[in-house]
Amino acid sequence: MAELRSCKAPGPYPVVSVLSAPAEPVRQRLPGVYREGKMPLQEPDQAEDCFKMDELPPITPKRPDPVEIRGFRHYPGWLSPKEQAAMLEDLRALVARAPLFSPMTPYGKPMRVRMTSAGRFGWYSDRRGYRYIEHHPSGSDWPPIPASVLAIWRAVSGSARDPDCCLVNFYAEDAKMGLHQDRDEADFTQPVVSISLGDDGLFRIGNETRGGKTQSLWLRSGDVLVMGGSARLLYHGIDRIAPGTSPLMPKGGRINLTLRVVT
Ligand SMILES: O=C(O)CCC(=O)C(=O)O
Ligand SMILES: [Fe+2]
Repeated sequence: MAELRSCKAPGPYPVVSVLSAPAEPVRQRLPGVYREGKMPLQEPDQAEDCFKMDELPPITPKRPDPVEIRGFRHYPGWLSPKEQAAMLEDLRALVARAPLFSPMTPYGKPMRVRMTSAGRFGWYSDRRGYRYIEHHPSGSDWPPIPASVLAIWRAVSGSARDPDCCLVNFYAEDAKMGLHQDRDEADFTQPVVSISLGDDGLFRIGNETRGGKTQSLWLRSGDVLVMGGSARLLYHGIDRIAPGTSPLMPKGGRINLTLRVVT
């Protein structure tokens, strides 16, 4: 049993110090500590069994409400720093199986963003155009979409289907992505869900055709963006990265995941 002693603190609240606490579960000590207040301390085993840690519901993190911008839904800080680090580990394993590569644009220039994919399909580009392919350029299958990533799709997409492609984009500090539409999929009623990790990226949203006024926002590590509904075919792109804005990756850079239903 922990020996508990109360001592007067400078403020109105007494402080409880736990002296020579034996290695016993915290759960058994808590009732005594919590009931201390103005009443005399009660021994934990005499305390009414007012709560048991085992019976508490699992802690589900509070997720942010979305902010709407041109029909895109932006969830700033969806992932906690711990969740971001766990997802990064999943992505390290993914990239070990399906290494990043720089696809060639149909115009014959290598893309500045390095990429790979997970799921049944991977996004690809070469002289023949933009498309989805069933194997990594090395010939191996694309790895499965990590559960941590799928969970986000299920929480925000509103879709009854699961995505069959998770495109992984890696932006080094000088990389960018020009304004484009995501239109290589068969069903535009299915949204695109994007997850950002690492350094901030300046995301620009345009219109359904090229030109016209645009609006920009910074996508930060842990943010989620849903591009769906009437906004599904809006032009969008990344103007630049702000190096050194996130401690997530020791060498910096930005990762963006886009989840899509392809067929
Ligand atoms: O990096 C981003 O935030 C956007 C990526 C994107 O638009 C795409 O991969 O199609
Ligand atoms: Fe896109």
